[in-house]
Amino acid sequence: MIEVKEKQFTAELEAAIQSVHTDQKNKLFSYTEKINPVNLYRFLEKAADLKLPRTFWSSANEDFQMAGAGHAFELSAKDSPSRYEQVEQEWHALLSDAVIYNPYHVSGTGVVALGGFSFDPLKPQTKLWENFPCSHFSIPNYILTHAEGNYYLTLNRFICTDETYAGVLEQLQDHRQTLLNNAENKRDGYVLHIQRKTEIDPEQWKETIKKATDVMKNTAVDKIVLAREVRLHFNQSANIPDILKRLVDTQPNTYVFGYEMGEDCFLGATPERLVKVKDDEVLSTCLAGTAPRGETMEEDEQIADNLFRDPKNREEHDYVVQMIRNTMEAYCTDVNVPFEPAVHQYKTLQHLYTPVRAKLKKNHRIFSIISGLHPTPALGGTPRQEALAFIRENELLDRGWYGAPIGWMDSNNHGEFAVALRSALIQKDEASLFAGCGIVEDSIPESEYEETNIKLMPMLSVLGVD
Ligand SMILES: C=C(O[C@@H]1C=C(C(=O)O)C=C[C@H]1O)C(=O)O
Ligand SMILES: [Mg+2]
Repeated sequence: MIEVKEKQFTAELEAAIQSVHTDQKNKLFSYTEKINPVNLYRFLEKAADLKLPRTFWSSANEDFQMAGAGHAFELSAKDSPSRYEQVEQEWHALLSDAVIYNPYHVSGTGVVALGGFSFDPLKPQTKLWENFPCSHFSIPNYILTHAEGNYYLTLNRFICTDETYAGVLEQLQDHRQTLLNNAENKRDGYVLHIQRKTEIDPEQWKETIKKATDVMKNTAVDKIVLAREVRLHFNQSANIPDILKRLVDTQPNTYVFGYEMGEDCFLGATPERLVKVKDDEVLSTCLAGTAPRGETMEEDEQIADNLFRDPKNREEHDYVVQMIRNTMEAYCTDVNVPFEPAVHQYKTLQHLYTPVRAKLKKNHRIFSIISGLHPTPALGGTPRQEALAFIRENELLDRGWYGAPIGWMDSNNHGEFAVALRSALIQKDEASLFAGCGIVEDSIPESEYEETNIKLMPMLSVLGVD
């Protein structure tokens, strides 16, 4: 059996090299095989041994995970106003020449691009986010996909006209062997803890909230989302696979993502789906309005009930619902939005939640919907342009990729993007954490500050604070 597989692989590779040489054109070669179970976190450890940048995506509710190693090809738009279109054009150009062998038709196998965007390309970038451009996607060299109980390995290799069959084959075989080795890496004495925690200007953040509520009292602006940063220093460099595993293990109902660029890794466990597209089926989620969990079941239910009835939280939520409904109607038919929200529970908090279902119109794809939706009033505000202008001018923080779309798409036009919340930018033995709140006219700065504290808890707990 192994021999048959090996023969299939070498034949496909040989044909791809031939095609590159005949056409005198560089092309992406992609080969997917079903493999025995492999531990995704060990795969990521091995990727680091090979000095390959890592990517990770996990959708807890669907038993779907991808771990990526290396960049076979990168899509990155420099020009911010048309970044969605540019990335999409590069993606289609790459696919139109690609030589793909994938008999499985399983989402997240084959040619998959993982990546994301910055929150606001018009806000000047600071040193903090210098490794993360306003958009960046990677087609990883090696993708380990865990879907519906099965494991797949995809090899993606961009083959240039001056390369030989023997050279490419040797490299792919070596890497494959190392990555699938599945033995645990020794990490003697690794226990991460936080040595210093610095909140960046919480008092000024509360002042900015006051300013925002004044603006809302005197103008037609209804909601502005304001975020803040906490900087951590650890006793040693953080181990990325370890953090991702802890997030997956402790944060049910979330998307866990990781995206490494240079020495930095942006990762998180976000509850907020922006959009999912599978064939013509589209899903989105309105998420806004927050309360803590209770100590007992009764208290938990009481808090959920209060959240459901609270006018301030309902207002925060309704702006998101209205905007997502309107945007979806532009790109979809059969837009279905429940009449009122539900309360969804997460490890440390509860949110008002409204799911949205629709059918994708012909000629639209996931990127058109993302460009229409981002930023929703869950992260920007209402009206969008005025809220963004306020954030740009008054928020201390460089949000970078925090609060922006992050996700993946594959060559079958399947894909899913989440909003990058509950996240951290890990920089060796330091990290920045981010959390924000939807501010409306009645917001009280101190309560919003408390709300950011519960949003920071999941990430702090996996990084070493109880
Ligand atoms: C901005 C964040 O979350 C957003 C704000 C919420 C709120 O204010 O109630 C709830 C969910 C998200 O829409 C964050 O987690 O950083
Ligand atoms: Mg809120």
